[in-house]
Amino acid sequence: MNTCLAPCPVVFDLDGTLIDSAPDIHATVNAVLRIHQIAPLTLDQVRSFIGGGVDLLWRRVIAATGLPAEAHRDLVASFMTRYHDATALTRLYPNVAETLGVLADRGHPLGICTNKPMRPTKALLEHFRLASVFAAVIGGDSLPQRKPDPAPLRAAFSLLGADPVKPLGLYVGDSEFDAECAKNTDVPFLLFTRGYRKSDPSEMHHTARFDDFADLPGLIEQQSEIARA
Ligand SMILES: O=C(O)COP(=O)(O)O
Ligand SMILES: [Mg+2]
Repeated sequence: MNTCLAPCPVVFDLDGTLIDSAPDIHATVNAVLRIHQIAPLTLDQVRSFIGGGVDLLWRRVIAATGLPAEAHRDLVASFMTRYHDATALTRLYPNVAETLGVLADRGHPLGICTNKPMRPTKALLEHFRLASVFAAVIGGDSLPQRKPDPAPLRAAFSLLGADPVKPLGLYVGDSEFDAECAKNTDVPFLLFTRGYRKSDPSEMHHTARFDDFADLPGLIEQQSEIARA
């Protein structure tokens, strides 16, 4: 059983949770496809490929376009040269900045656990002036494992000072990868329903769900009270 006595660590997913980054990922994928004279994919298609990190994104792009599987490595390399500063089309979801401020003021140690590689993750956090808010940032290339493996989330909680074997805290995310990861890590999962999930929320593992970041501080208080009871 997880307990949160002091303000508990809260770790966030990034793409589809704090930020709507699909338009930049979509534009960057299509820039690479253009070089190979492949017709662009739609925003909806690319959005549905996000969540498992860059390798999986490109396996899905290859499957959708008929590009040869052997090209995967070169396509990923070409994508990465453009991905690290793809910030122009990305937006914070409404009330994210305010809510992070409230949680930080209440003393919650805050972290990020994303399958996005570290370089674009850091670029986006700098871009939105959020880098100093997070005491722990784990990206998709920080460890050999990626979500839904519990190792990256455990590492984030550990950097925030929680017990790495039995993490004390909450995970906030949008996708099936996050839900599974929270389950595998044995931490309560708060599902943001306006991100890039593919299943109906009722079919996804979660402790509680929300569709507006303005509601998150109250939800976190509630979860802390339940854990204390
Ligand atoms: O980049 C991805 O595919 C997923 O990133 P996320 O873990 O922040 O949702
Ligand atoms: Mg996500």
